[in-house]
Amino acid sequence: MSKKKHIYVAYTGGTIGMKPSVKGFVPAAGYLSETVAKMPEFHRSEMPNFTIHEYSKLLDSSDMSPSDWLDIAQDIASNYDQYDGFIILHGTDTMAYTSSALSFMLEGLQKPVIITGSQIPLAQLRSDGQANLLNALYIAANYPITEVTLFFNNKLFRGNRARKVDADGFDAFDSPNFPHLLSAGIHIEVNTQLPALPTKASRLTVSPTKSQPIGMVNLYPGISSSVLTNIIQQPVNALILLSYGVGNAPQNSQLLSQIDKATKQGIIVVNCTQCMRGTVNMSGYANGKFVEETGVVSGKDITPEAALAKLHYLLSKDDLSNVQMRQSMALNLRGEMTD
Ligand SMILES: NC(=O)C[C@H](N)C(=O)O
Repeated sequence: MSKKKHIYVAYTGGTIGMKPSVKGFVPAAGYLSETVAKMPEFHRSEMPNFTIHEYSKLLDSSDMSPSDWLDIAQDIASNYDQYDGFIILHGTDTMAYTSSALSFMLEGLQKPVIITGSQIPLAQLRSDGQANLLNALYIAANYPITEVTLFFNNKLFRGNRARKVDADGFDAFDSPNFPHLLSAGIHIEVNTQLPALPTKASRLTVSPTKSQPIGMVNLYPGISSSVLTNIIQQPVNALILLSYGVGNAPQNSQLLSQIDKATKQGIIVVNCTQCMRGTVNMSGYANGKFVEETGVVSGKDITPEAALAKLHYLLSKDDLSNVQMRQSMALNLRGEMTD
């Protein structure tokens, strides 16, 4: 008989382990582990063994920053050899940012890392946390997909393709530009038709990602060029431009000259679409071509969350030149964009 799998569960905070307080839900030390200990379904014989490690500072995920991404990545690395898989319990608000960041930072990952959480605390009636955590544990042990993924409401998404799409519903996540990796219905079905991930190293290393000054501007009708002027005056290293449709911007010469100035200053400007689905193609319209001529990098079909995380990852690498960073930004590194 094969040995029972052992899964490491890192509890970082988020609604799944929260308690009601006078100011609304707050994370509470010890509460998640106590709740899980009282739920018999987690301890059935079909379930893997698991160890919950609760972080000393439990966070609402809206308080997460890149230093927390690094803490999580290093926690996985220091427990990597002792466990068969990893679950990260995390708040939903910035879960797609963390799953994107971990996908870049955990270089050479050969074990499953699943990030999940819930919309209703596990200890409350009608919580979605029970199904999310139970399935994540079961999947990590029995259907190990060796990349960073996000499990929510019976679907497993590629971590750097996921987005929070519903503030209130249980179906809070989707990956609009990429199919689910697995569906957990009556049967658990793994999608076997997906393109292979770019090749990776065979040993895990953590890329030490640091906080970076990055601007993000959502274009809107009537936007003034001074909005961009102000942003690129700051010490920003990169700028994510959330453009219209397939990568279009208004034909406003002042606005375009600010984008041009930014790229000439060495700021990495990435053009991402503000649409939920689809890809940037700056050759489609003259209004896209003008943007392309300023030297921006096409974000293709990357999500803004993954673009932000990828910029953090690349800008934190001391050995990359500006040209190499721009080239890497346009490459599919971890399945985050379609080639
Ligand atoms: N559902 C949740 O987990 C939301 C919570 N504010 C968080 O992101 O930590």
